[in-house]
Amino acid sequence: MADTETLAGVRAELDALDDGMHALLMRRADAVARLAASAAKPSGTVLRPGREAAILRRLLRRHEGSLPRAALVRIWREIFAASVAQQGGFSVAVPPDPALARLAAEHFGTGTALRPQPSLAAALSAVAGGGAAAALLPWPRDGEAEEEAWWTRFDAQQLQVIARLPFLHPGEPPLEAAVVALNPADSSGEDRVLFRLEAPEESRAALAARHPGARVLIARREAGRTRALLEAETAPPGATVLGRYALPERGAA
Ligand SMILES: O=C(O)C(=O)C[C@]1(C(=O)O)C=C[C@@H](O)C=C1
Repeated sequence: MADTETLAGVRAELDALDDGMHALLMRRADAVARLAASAAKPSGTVLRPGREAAILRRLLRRHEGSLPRAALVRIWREIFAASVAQQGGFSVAVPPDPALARLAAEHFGTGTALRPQPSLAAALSAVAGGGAAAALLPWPRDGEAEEEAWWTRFDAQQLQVIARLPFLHPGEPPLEAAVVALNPADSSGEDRVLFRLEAPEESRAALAARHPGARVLIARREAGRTRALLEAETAPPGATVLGRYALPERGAA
């Protein structure tokens, strides 16, 4: 605060800024209501994770000043949650892991209904059966237990991975999650495909060499074959595509 400023003066400025932001939020909600009422929006789920990622990337690119980037994303996540609720609502199935439930609340907003499930399989069934619009599952990782390896049993005919969370994190996040839904995600302009391969036994290095540009997330060698999960810009012919989602931002906080 400059010496010439008074506390009352700065607070008056904050009040005026709050009024301005509130007016813009109300106008934004009116625009969402018009979008919801028009026939222009494609049918299916109201959630458009690609569009949300594109908006966040645009704002992050122009962002400057003292508001942390993580705070900017959190504020807009709540705006998107309110916007989705305005268009009919949304619920998320979460497995019995408090850290995943926290990630779900951070991403989908504190007002979004979380539906706790007894297991990963139950969370997937909740989406398949229409009990929840989406499910949050632990992002596949090396060394996971067999019952955690949902991606090996994933029904790619019916379900889609539509997001990789968190969207923004400085460096490698301690916990990542996949969001699964019935409808595929829309394009964000910079997306990745998650695909599963079953091949005759092959080392991780050989797999990586055969798929240049892809990230080998997991390569399990079991009884004469390799079951692998990869992430890349496109999937090779013959791969089982589990989904497509916005490439998360791993920049500065
Ligand atoms: O663009 C849309 O389709 C919207 O519904 C609007 C909006 C938004 O608030 O910007 C809300 C929810 C979607 O997930 C994406 C974007």
